[in-house]
Amino acid sequence: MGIGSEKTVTGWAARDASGVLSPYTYTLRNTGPEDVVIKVLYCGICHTDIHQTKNHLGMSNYPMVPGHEVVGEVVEVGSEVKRFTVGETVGAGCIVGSCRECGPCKSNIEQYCNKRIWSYNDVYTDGNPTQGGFASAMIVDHKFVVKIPAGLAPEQAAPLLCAGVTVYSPLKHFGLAESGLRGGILGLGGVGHMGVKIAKAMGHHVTVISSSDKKRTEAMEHLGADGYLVSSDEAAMAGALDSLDYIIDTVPVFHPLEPYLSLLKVHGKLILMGVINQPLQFVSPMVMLGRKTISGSFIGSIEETQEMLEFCEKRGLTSMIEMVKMEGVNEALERLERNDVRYRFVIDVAGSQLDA
Ligand SMILES: NC(=O)C1=CN([C@@H]2O[C@H](COP(=O)(O)OP(=O)(O)OC[C@H]3O[C@@H](n4cnc5c(N)ncnc54)[C@H](OP(=O)(O)O)[C@@H]3O)[C@@H](O)[C@H]2O)C=CC1
Ligand SMILES: O=C/C=C/c1ccc(O)c(O)c1
Ligand SMILES: [Zn+2]
Ligand SMILES: [Zn+2]
Repeated sequence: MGIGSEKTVTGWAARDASGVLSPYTYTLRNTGPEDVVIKVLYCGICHTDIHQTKNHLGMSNYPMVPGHEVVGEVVEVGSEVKRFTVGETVGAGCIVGSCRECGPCKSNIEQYCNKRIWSYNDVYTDGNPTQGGFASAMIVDHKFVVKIPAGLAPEQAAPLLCAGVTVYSPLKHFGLAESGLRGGILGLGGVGHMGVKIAKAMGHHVTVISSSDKKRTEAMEHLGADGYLVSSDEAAMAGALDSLDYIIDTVPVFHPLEPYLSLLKVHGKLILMGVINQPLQFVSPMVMLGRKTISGSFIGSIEETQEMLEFCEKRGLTSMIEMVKMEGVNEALERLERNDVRYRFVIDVAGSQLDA
């Protein structure tokens, strides 16, 4: 892939809502003055990749190359790009564009821009479909590229670009970053395990709330959780009423909210992360009689992503990953959907035979 030439890349794309990926060759736009051309090294597999490739939200366009936890090497920069240099290790997440003029954009929370452009399954300003990081290369506007700190292994950094910032951002935004708080992490998966790590690093007492007992030992001994609740264990849940300042809810499917609202203290916050395309429900006294808050949160800003990466480097936080080659990506997606990963699959893209 020469400098300035048309860039033909190979990714693995879903062709339909079966979500099965296969090799797909396409071209990237010519390098614009503000573009960074990234040779992809690693890409995390987020549960959102399943939602999108399987059209769970009814907005999927095919062929779709997923992947928004991207770490790679800069191979070319546009004429206006000063912050990045060839050879540098960089990252890209869920968003690759925004309007730069609206309130959220001017407030540096561009992820909430109504004209945001998604890394994949969207249309770029040049009219072409955006494709993600399950591919040999990406081209991204430098404003949506972050530096990977030298102290973070690239493969470890990949899940931080979505899972990491997705928990870091709401903890900071909702005033939940100070030490001594009692937090709950509902669903111990890719986002959830980074929630435990980051909340512990902020000095919180952290309780994992899980759908089974299977992850108890790892949660307590490897991730450093202080407590572990199985959501179906009514006695244990009853023993934890009114005990948590917040819960980060990462469950990716429809689920009741009231058992978790009951765990919150007065003024507690339930922060919804899961991408669920069915209405959730609760009776209003469940929030009134404790002045509790139910909120959502969406990834984090580029500024927060860079801040989070440096937070993780400084505190030696890593993600717990299982590395796979692209040839095994469909099996990995199936295992992820079966809740059979500890805790994030990361594709060794540069080490894969993409044309398999
Ligand atoms: N809002 C945002 O910005 C973001 C949203 N997301 C969304 O958050 C959700 C989680 O993403 P991710 O962490 O990658 O997903 P994972 O699949 O890695 O983790 C989800 C966890 O939820 C629990 N879970 C899974 N299925 C069920 C079920 N049927 N009932 C109850 N609990 C279940 C499991 O934890 P356990 O075994 O402990 O029960 C599982 O590990 C997804 O919907 C994803 O799309 C992801 C990133 C950003
Ligand atoms: O995993 C990152 C993206 C999450 C997401 C949140 C909300 C939404 O509507 C999506 O399509 C994706
Ligand atoms: Zn994600
Ligand atoms: Zn905007």
